[in-house]
Amino acid sequence: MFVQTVDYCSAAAPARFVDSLRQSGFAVLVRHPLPTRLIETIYRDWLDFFATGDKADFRFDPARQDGWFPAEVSETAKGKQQRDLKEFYHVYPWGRIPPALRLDALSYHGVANALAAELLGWIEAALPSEVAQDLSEPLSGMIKGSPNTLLRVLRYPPLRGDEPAGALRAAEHEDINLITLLPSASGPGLEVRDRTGQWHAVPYESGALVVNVGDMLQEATGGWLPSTPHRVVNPEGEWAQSSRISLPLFLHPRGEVVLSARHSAASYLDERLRELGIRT
Ligand SMILES: O=C(O)CCC(=O)C(=O)O
Ligand SMILES: [Fe+2]
Repeated sequence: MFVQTVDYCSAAAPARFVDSLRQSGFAVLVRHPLPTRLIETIYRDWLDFFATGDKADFRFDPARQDGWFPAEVSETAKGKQQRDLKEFYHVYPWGRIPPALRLDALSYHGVANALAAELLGWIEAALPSEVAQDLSEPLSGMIKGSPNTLLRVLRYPPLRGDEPAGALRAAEHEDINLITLLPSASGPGLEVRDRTGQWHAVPYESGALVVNVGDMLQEATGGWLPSTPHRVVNPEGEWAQSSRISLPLFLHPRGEVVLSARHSAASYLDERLRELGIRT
């Protein structure tokens, strides 16, 4: 298996987790401490919000980037022409959140941040000394108190068959941030590309947690950990009839954190947002 499934509770978990990240940029954690019931509630409530909520009142703010991004303005992945087949909502603790959804979203943001800090500690402990010594500060410290960490609630609508040729739920891309925590979505479709260009489905297991390396961690480790291209493919059969909800938490360093000789977190993010057409 290209992406390993790791039992969070096992003694070997930290080593196996980092091994999988090093090999594929991804790992799947089972028996992790994130509350599955809370995640299920969030999926159900936000599905409802996307279907019937007053989402137009929460249209995204182009400068602050919080709020609802309709499908018509959805991301175009770096180097791609087609828009992704998705709508999404950017939750920041300081940003606008629909009041009925606020408590659960912030509660999840809190527990997932704490787990992310622990996982960054596992990664840091496994770094070879020549990589560790170049870090400007401990990895878990880079995200502490960061206003940039983003909880994204994504809805991929059912497929109607009239989608533009070549359009995917999410086109191939890399995440820009340090690491991403992605609880199992409400349906399959996530795929990861290996170095030979072959695509591998990420094992789909409900209740599991997918973790992946982003460009900022690749940058901070001088490439010791790879940020791996991934995508969400359009399903066939029954899965095509229903929406797919997912809830990635993108762990971002504070803007002033130095990642490498060429980039701070802020300068790296700015470059990417321009490439994505989100910032002009
Ligand atoms: O929905 C998913 O499973 C993955 C989403 C993703 O890769 C992203 O939003 O960066
Ligand atoms: Fe992603």
